[in-house]
Amino acid sequence: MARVLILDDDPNIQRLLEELVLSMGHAYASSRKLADGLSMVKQDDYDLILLDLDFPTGNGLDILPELIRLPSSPEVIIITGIGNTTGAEIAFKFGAWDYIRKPFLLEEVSFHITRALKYRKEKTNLKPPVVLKRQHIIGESESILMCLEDIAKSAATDISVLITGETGTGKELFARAIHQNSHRSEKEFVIVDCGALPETLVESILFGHEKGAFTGADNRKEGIIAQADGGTLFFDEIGELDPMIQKKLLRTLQEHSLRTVGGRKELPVDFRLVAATNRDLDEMVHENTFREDLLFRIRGIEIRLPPLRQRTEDVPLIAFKKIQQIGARFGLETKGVSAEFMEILRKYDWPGNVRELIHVLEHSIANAGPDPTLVPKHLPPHYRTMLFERDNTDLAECDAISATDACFITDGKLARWADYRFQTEKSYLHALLSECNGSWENACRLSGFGKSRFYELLKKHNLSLEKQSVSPPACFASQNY
Ligand SMILES: Nc1ncnc2c1ncn2[C@@H]1O[C@H](COP(=O)(O)OP(=O)(O)OP(=O)(O)O)[C@@H](O)[C@H]1O
Repeated sequence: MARVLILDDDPNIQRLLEELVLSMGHAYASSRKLADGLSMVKQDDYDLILLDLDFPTGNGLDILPELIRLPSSPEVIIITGIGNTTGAEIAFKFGAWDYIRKPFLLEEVSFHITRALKYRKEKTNLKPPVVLKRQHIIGESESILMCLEDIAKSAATDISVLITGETGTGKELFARAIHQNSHRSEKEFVIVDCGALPETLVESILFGHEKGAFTGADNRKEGIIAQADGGTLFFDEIGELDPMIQKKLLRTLQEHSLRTVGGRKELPVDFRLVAATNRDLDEMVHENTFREDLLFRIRGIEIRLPPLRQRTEDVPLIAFKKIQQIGARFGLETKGVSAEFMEILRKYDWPGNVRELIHVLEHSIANAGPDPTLVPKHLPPHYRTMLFERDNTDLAECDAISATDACFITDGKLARWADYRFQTEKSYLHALLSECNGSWENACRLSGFGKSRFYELLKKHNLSLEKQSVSPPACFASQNY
């Protein structure tokens, strides 16, 4: 018998679902309030949660990440009358089992309940989960926690993993974490930097060669791939790989064997491939510079590492830890950090991501000399200049917005309240979109909106998350919407 929690504010639907769950031989608890539901799951374990989205006090999607991450990791089925593609996309991204639209057939709901509970049973019969070794990965943001979950999933299998993300986001660090958490951890983690392979020797370096295979091949030599036998092979910057080598690598992945340069036999080899890139491999496939069949092979699981500017809550965590480590390396006392210094770190965009942050901290600590606390003047000068310039631009934009604040008066007449409110909301969203760098996480953090509320507002004003510039809000008393 499973324990099912029903969260729906409609008493009729709630009763219907309660009867269905009972008739299926399971126990239920239910609530019509989102907040009560949240405290119930904190007190008791549930196997399955049937979650409505549209509550008078908020949207079920807002609590979905918290539900999925509960220690009992319940399955969640969304049952909603306000179903739309964006909502479904968000729900699936956070790991909901399914998304059912009202009105629904009871058979449909019962089918999904059976499937979700069957899956859960199989899942709980598996070996107890081991604690993930984070391997120096710092960060507690939602997006990093999701990447760590992907690491745990990947590590439990032998499937190929593709890690994508901008430079310095930690692709190599995450690749190592997959290796360290896998059954291959006792064997080698071998790195191939595809961007640094000399063109003429690449095949021999990767696959090895036989004695006399080419001029200068005085002895047989094992290749890098064979060195990873039993372990993990990390292909960094796989997008740089020559097309001829792509073909040979694909064959090795398919056949679990390789042929050395000048060799006659296929030699068995057993490794797990983790590849990384900051290039758009789909685009490269489109341009015929990367093989589609190889991309299909290497993208068994894809882990997309978010840029640091989309998870600014991680900046202080990384900074404090790195300041400690750098201090220890320089043989110095750990330096304190002033609020102003940290504020600048949080505000900066970090195009070079964590690597750049570490460099800036190293520079600042060296600059600080014996000073016990890091303050803005210890930063490399061009960072301060850049922020100074950006702040000035922000101020100019604020001026442009406040200059139009008087827009509730047009042609000497007071605007309608509804029009004024609509336009103010729209202006705010424009400013928010220009600040959030295309990230809904940033937008929600800056504004305090929940995710679903944010998307609802974008839809209402026909806006999209793509980066836009702030256009000064027009006066609105005479406009039609
Ligand atoms: N989440 C993190 N916590 C702590 N350190 C991190 C984190 N992410 C990255 N780093 C550190 O940042 C530096 C760059 O990381 P890494 O080399 O893994 O990035 P990358 O994405 O592989 O970069 P590139 O694409 O340029 O090769 C390393 O010193 C790494 O230890």
